[in-house]
Amino acid sequence: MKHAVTYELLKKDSRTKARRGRVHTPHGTIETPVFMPVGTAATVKAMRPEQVKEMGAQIILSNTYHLYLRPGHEIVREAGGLHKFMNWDRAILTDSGGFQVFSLGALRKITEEGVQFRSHIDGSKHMLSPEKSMEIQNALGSDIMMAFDECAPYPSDRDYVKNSLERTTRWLKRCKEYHKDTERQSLFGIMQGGMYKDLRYESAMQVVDLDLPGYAIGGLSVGEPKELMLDILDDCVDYLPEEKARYLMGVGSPDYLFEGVERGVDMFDCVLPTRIARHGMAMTSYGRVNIKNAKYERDFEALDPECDCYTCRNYSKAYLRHLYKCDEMLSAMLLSNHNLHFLVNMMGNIRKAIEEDRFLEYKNEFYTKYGRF
Ligand SMILES: CNc1nc2cc3c(=O)[nH]c(N)nc3c(CCc3ccccc3)c2[nH]1
Ligand SMILES: [Zn+2]
Repeated sequence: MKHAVTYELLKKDSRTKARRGRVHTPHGTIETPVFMPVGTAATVKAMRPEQVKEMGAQIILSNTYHLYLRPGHEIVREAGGLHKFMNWDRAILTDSGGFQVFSLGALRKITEEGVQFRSHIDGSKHMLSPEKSMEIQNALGSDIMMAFDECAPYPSDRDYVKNSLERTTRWLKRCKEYHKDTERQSLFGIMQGGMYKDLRYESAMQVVDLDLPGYAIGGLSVGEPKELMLDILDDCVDYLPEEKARYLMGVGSPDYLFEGVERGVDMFDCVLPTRIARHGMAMTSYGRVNIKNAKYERDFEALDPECDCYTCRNYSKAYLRHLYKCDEMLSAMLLSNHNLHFLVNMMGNIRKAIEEDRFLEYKNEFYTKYGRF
């Protein structure tokens, strides 16, 4: 049968595992490596969809957990699905809710059936299961649906991680069983295994055995030291088949993106660009700028001299600092616009560098200018 989502490998870097590819979806083609903006409550915060599209974003992420609790997946279904509801006609990936229940919901109990939790909004009791997660994602109509999994906390002991990954595999089989319309939406499996390379291998073999259109590396970016994450990634990316898309969940800031690309990852997500914008922080070619710093009071230069985004073309640091100090809404709008543009633009430069076989040179050039992370 034809899968809704397919991966096309275009070029492999000659010196690293970096690769240039495409993810074909019913809502357009995604050039990879790609950074995917997060739009948790069916909006990329403080951004209109036209702006997100205009900067070149090809896919955005949303959340089963949040949309199930509010407004409810049946309302989104009646609206004609998430694309229609939020006026976004490119690709959408939705997470399965597992991670969000652990990170947001007041967790009550994990059983073979699924997860019982209380809503972080009104404390009401709910149950998420593989079947429920698939039902919700079918209603949302996302192009890529993530499997219902357990992201083991860090640190977790080996026995817990082993039992957890085995239950996650059983849940994945139930997701695959439940999901019928494979030509409209594709299910991605998620490799777990904590910080144990042999368990990562076990999880990967179990997940890949189900022959899905794409796979994610889960269970990382959960508070572990950077060196540990990179050490795990050195090996576990290769446990996934070369001919399928590889998505590293929850990663990341610029340095993590370079490290992930270098190890063969195609897709990334991160809430940072819009989250730090709301706290007055900007990512620029010369490192992070904390706009509330007094040194910008009379700085009438653009935020980033090398950026051509709407914010950098029209406003100064002094003005952006003023907006932030006055707690004006335009502050989050302008900084979010720049931060998203910065990461989307950086990934475009990474794709070009891989095409021209100078990925390592670009990485070193970026690090030198950006400075300490
Ligand atoms: C920040 N670090 C981070 N580590 C993660 C691990 C997992 C994981 O092991 N399993 C699942 N299902 N999701 C994870 C996520 C959420 C990613 C996301 C956010 C928003 C929208 C769509 C997708 C993670 N995020
Ligand atoms: Zn800019």
